Amino acid sequence: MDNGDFVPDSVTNKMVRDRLSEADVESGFLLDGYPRTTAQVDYLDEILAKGDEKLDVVLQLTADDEELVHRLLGRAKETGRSDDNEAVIRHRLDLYHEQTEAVVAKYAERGILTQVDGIGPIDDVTDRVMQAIKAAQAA
Ligand SMILES: Nc1ncnc2c1ncn2[C@@H]1O[C@H](COP(=O)(O)OP(=O)(O)O)[C@@H](O)[C@H]1O
Repeated sequence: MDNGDFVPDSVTNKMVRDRLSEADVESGFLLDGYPRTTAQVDYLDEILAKGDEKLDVVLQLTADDEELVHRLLGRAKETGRSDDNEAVIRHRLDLYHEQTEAVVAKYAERGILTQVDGIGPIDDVTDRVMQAIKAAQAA
């Protein structure tokens, strides 16, 4: 994790499977940062199919790479997270382009992807996210 690589799917998948089996999930759930690989998409599909459930919406928060590097270097100053140094941040962005863009494409093909502009003040981005969720619920 410290060098920015993904944790093995076996680890992440088990964490998500266990969490999704808890009782509070019956009223709904939000996954942040999962799935990030197409293998994880397939695994999540299986979990959801077993529970006769489906995803209502997939939100993609968009921001260009240089903005993200800038933000994460800022976060490093505040939290001292060991994976928030420039080399590791750029590696995480490379992995995003190599592996997670394909995840986004899959959900776009299924017609459940909504893109949300992630540039701007936190309150504005939050409003956009809430609107996107409401629009998905109304659909
Ligand atoms: N879905 C996933 N699959 C594999 N590894 C993951 C996944 N989500 C998070 N990780 C691991 O945890 C690290 C931190 O992830 P996360 O906290 O979501 O980053 P950020 O806060 O920058 O969005 C990732 O760099 C990766 O090593």
